[in-house]
Amino acid sequence: MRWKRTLSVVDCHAEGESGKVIVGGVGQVPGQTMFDKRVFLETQRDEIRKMVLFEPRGAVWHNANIILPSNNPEADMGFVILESTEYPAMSGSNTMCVATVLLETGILPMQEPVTNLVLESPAGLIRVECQCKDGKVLKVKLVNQPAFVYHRDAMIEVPGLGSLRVDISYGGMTYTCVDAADVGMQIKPDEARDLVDLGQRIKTAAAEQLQVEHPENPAIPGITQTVFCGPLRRENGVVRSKNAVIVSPGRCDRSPCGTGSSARLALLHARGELALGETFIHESIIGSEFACKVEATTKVGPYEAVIPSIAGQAWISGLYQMGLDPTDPYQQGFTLSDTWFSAL
Ligand SMILES: O=C(O)C1NCC[C@@H]1O
Repeated sequence: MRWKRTLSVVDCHAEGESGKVIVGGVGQVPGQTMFDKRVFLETQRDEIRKMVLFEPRGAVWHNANIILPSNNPEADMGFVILESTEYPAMSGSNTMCVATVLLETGILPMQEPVTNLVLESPAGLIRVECQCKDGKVLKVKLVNQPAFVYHRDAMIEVPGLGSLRVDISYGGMTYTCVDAADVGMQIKPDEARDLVDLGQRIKTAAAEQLQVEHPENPAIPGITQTVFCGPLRRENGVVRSKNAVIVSPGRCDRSPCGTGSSARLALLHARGELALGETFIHESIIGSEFACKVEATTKVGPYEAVIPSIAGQAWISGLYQMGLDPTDPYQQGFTLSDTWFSAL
């Protein structure tokens, strides 16, 4: 056997959402910042993302992260996020997987009971506080880059659905936020396929009809996600809500979604429905939870913004070498429309 590429992979998931962590085998990735490295990987080495995430080595519900040294003197490490159809600037579930793998495999030293890390994501520096006990990371709390609302109460026309009220909010990825009740959904597991179908149509319509451009980095991808928001409940004094994020090319995030939670925090705060420092429990379609907070407020260009924190747990589930046989006809993998929705 002679492989032409060998990647060292640690499989991990955060509250049910896959986040493979590639800890070796990629080689040099040029670029001053993690955003530069992200651009290099996207434009010059996209075969790595396809090899890892497309079939037969990957699946539509997989995500991956490449661990890379950071040039930022404040950062302990950097990472670039690879997803099915894009290289997001940031991802909450993936950050939890990266922090857990860095500490539990000994790439960075773990200090109990708390290890503080600074990770450079393509969106910028992410401060991470990890609760650790007996060599295990029990909780990862990350402080995201600012989240803000681009459009409030915008009306869009969705084919097959008609006029729909949406909000567009950025939390590291750009979200079309929809009240699940407005499309007759309760966010139950048996609605997943219908939510995906609706979510894909809604985000495609929103991307065509509403303009967005990140004021500090116009190269950040525009509207690629839908988040269906359940009603707010107050239980034992804590605000809670279900959500379902539809990740392109068309599947439900299994976790409560860190960037979706950040986008929702910005919206809740803008509407006066969540106070600074108040805990908000965001629940996923499979019932897993992130504890979220608005840590502070700020501005991004002309937009009022929040600094979100998101906390959850990740678990390592595998450790292996992924390889590429030079005679393999599917070097860059393939996708099939039975699982790989085509829109956006
Ligand atoms: O937690 C998040 O932000 C995400 N989970 C998978 C898709 C998004 O990157």
